Amino acid sequence: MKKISILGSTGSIGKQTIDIVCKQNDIQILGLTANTNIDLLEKQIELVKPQVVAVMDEQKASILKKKIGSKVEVLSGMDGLIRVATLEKVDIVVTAVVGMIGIRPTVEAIKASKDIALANKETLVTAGQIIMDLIKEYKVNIFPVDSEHSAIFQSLKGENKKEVSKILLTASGGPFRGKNTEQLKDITKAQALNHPNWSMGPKITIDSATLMNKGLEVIEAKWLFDVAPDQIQVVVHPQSIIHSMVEYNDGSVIAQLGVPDMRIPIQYALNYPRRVENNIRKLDLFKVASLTFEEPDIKTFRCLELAYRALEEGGSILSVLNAANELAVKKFLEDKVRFLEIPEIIEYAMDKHCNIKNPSLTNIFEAEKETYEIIESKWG
Ligand SMILES: NC(=O)C1=CN([C@@H]2O[C@H](COP(=O)(O)OP(=O)(O)OC[C@H]3O[C@@H](n4cnc5c(N)ncnc54)[C@H](OP(=O)(O)O)[C@@H]3O)[C@@H](O)[C@H]2O)C=CC1
Ligand SMILES: CC(=O)[C@@H](O)[C@H](O)COP(=O)(O)O
Ligand SMILES: [Mn+2]
Repeated sequence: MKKISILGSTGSIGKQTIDIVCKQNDIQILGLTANTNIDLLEKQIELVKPQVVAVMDEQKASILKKKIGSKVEVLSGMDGLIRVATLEKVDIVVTAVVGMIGIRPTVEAIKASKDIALANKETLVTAGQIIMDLIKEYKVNIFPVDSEHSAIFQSLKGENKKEVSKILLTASGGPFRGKNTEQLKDITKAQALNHPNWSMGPKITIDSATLMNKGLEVIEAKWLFDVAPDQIQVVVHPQSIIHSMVEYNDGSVIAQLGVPDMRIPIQYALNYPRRVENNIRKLDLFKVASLTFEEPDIKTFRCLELAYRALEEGGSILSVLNAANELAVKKFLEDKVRFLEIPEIIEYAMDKHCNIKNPSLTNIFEAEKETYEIIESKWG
């Protein structure tokens, strides 16, 4: 019986992970975490009967504790998250929290010799070198959950990495594909939250609309697969059927295809190297009208260009890129800034940053704090 913890069980990835696990009888969930959504967490506790749960918000944690404290151990705050990430009997930690809040529990999980099923891309974007060094040092596995990275991981299986010529990272193009800057001026939150192919949490959905999601994924791919930035090519593929591809030096291209359903990569990450039968709709190629490909428009969708710039520079500027994006997206979701201000805010913070080449965790959190202060002083 494989044992797992899910950090961020009440989110889009967290819920789908529980859905997958409940259909298998050989995986047990020992720990769950949420930020504030204790109503859903309570239902999940009834369903999966974990040993320990953690709620980031202290007040919500104490409400939950009073309600159901006898059924399960209820912890709070970052210490609680770390405890769930390091439970002695856990084999795999699913990192499904959103944002840089995932860094510390991921680091501690690796140090406690847990394998990581990684959805939380912001951790790898900001602390990629530290995480990948720890993965090697503690001899644990990192299984990508992000659909593109799962596709690349599968397309690399059994191959010689030295023979890879490039990674073709597919992008849907988001809800505004084909639009120009003028047309993006008055974009509403509702329009930006309307992803054409995937149902996801709000932050990543906005990232898909700005193409920052693809920028973060280029950086995630660099760390996971140890490839140079110029070996990662973004290909807009509006149907989201090909989840990414690897081109080899003989010109062969290996891809992974499937319906856009995150439960497939989640299940693969949890069961690797096994493939497990499920009741997820299968890809019917006769119903796919066409598979098309375009170049990304990085002049209109500037976030992707900014992500390539941060990757080229490397170091703490990656944390600035990510932290500025997290704050800009939060402000957009609160109707405090406009859609086109998102890249403007990120570029402003990046231009003001004094880069540190090999940042420690302290440097990373300082860069995050400094970024927030710089942005608040202009957009607060
Ligand atoms: N959704 C998807 O299909 C995909 C997501 N990813 C990545 O996976 C991660 C999760 O995304 P998604 O599931 O969409 O996000 P959601 O917003 O749906 O869920 C986020 C989860 O994290 C918790 N959380 C939020 N803020 C905090 C905090 N400050 N401290 C502790 N916990 C917190 C939330 O708790 P609560 O519910 O209480 O707020 C929730 O459980 C992201 O990094 C995203 O980029 C990658 C590929 C696909
Ligand atoms: C499901 C998933 O992995 C998302 O990251 C998805 O890729 C978002 O789609 P975009 O290609 O529009 O960013
Ligand atoms: Mn993705």
